Amino acid sequence: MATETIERATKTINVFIADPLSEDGIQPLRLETELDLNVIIDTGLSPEQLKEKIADVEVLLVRSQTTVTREIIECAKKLKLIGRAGVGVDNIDLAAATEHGIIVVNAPDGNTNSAAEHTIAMMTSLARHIPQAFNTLKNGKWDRKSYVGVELKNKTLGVVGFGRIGAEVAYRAKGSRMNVMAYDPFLSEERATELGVTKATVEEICTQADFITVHTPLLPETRNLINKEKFAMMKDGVRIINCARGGIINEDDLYDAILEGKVAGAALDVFIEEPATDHKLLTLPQVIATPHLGASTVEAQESVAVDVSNDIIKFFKTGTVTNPVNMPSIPKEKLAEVEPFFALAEKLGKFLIQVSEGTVKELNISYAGEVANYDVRPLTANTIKGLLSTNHGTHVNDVNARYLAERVGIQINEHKTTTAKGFTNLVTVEVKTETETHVVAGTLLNGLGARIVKVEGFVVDVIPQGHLLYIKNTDKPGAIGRVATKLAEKDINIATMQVGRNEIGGSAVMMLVVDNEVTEEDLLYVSQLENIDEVKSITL
Ligand SMILES: NC(=O)c1ccc[n+]([C@@H]2O[C@H](COP(=O)([O-])OP(=O)(O)OC[C@H]3O[C@@H](n4cnc5c(N)ncnc54)[C@H](O)[C@@H]3O)[C@@H](O)[C@H]2O)c1
Ligand SMILES: O=C(O)CC[C@@H](O)C(=O)O
Repeated sequence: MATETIERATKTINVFIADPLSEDGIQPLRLETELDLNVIIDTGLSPEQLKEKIADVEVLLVRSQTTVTREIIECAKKLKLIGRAGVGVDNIDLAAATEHGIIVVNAPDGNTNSAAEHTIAMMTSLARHIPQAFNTLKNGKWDRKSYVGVELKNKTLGVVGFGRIGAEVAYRAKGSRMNVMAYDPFLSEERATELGVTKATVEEICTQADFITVHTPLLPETRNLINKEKFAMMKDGVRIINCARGGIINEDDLYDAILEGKVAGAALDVFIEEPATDHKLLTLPQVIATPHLGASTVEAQESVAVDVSNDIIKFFKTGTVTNPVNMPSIPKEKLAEVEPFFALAEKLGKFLIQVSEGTVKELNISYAGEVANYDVRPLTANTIKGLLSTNHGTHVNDVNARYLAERVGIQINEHKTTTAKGFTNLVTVEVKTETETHVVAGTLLNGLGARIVKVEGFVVDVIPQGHLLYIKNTDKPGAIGRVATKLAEKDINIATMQVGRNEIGGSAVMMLVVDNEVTEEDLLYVSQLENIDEVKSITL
């Protein structure tokens, strides 16, 4: 990790900004002095132009206009990070990014307030026909009869999706003296009571609400969440607001529901296809709309660009980020607890892949002692990194490690136990291939660093570094001496040697740290010795 960070910090990092971002917001990038950041702003490109221009960039920064497809990701050979200055990442192919080990970060907090204010503005405009009335007046007509509205006071607002924006909308709606019902799979009764909203199902919201606003992400489960069946349940004259994502409300079904008179009006900031300049919903007088302006305020744009810029800098300086989308988000203090184990975990994985024959089927990691109290997901990722390093080299990283392992059918199991049998911490890793099982365990010794302390049940004490020889033998006099002599004949110097056995005359292991790499020919030479059962060369 340290060398990688230094390498990252010394070479030029091309940051390509493909959508308009606040200039004040990207100041952290401009003012950064430790990293050599080359900021390139080129917006409004076609996918073909973008593919060409990002071939050499390390960072791609977008808002919602640019769709970052698999094809684009595959053209950007040096890409390490995609930054989304905003919340929704539905314009980024996350699976492709993860597969290529590219971290995706977003800025989830910076535009919450603006999006909530926009939703309230849309709801109020809808209730009082403000855009339609303004349009008529602009056209020279003083029409007061056509635009009689409804009050918000005492009406019921149904909020579907009660995350950051949904909750802020509810808070403001209560200020307008509305009754608020909310549905979110993660909304508890306690939080609903605390915020003064009624926890409800989507169906309850549909049957009881006068206004319905959606604030979920666009996911397979939320696509068409509000559809024909849901409209049929609604009160006549219901009003619908969507400032989240096009597609959460089925656009055809909404169109029909408006024509049928079920829905009195709809306020839309987002559409399935954007830009949506020629949309059938826009032909209806009951529909008011804005061109995806929920986050378009000076404050939100500055805030999201600052957040994402800071994460880019953090990533290239420390290898960690604050708002990851496709890797576990772990607070700094929690990460600090497990960081000392990173190298050990990776070495254990690396050790095992070099002693195992056949296709790996299962990886079982046991965290014992104090380490069991920590968030061990990054340790598992590091173990997998080590395990896959022989096949994937540097392509495997924290972002794609688990994905790559699962893709090749490796089943990963983590187990935690507080008892570590004589150690403060013990990480035991077992690998099962089609034909074999191998186990290695390691610990961090206070002030002394990482040690391998068990190999296949034999107790050893080895610094996991450099060139090792792992020898299985039968515990008979002379075995150790013969190995040492043969290695000397091949000019291989033994730095340290550990032997382990379970019983006199039974099977035993030797773990040798040697000064130079051992060739296949040397291995064969040693393996032919009397009482030597297996010899493996390992480089950690
Ligand atoms: N119009 C804009 O410019 C604009 C600006 C910001 C955000 N957004 C969009 O607004 C939406 C909400 O953003 P946020 O910051 O509040 O996100 P969030 O992650 O804080 O909240 C989303 C909530 O939706 C809930 N959810 C997920 N599946 C659900 C389901 N099936 N039914 C009900 N709830 C479900 C989640 O549990 C979560 O609480 C996102 O789609 C985001 O992209 C739009
Ligand atoms: O980039 C924008 O202006 C829209 C952002 C918004 O849709 C979001 O999901 O954060």
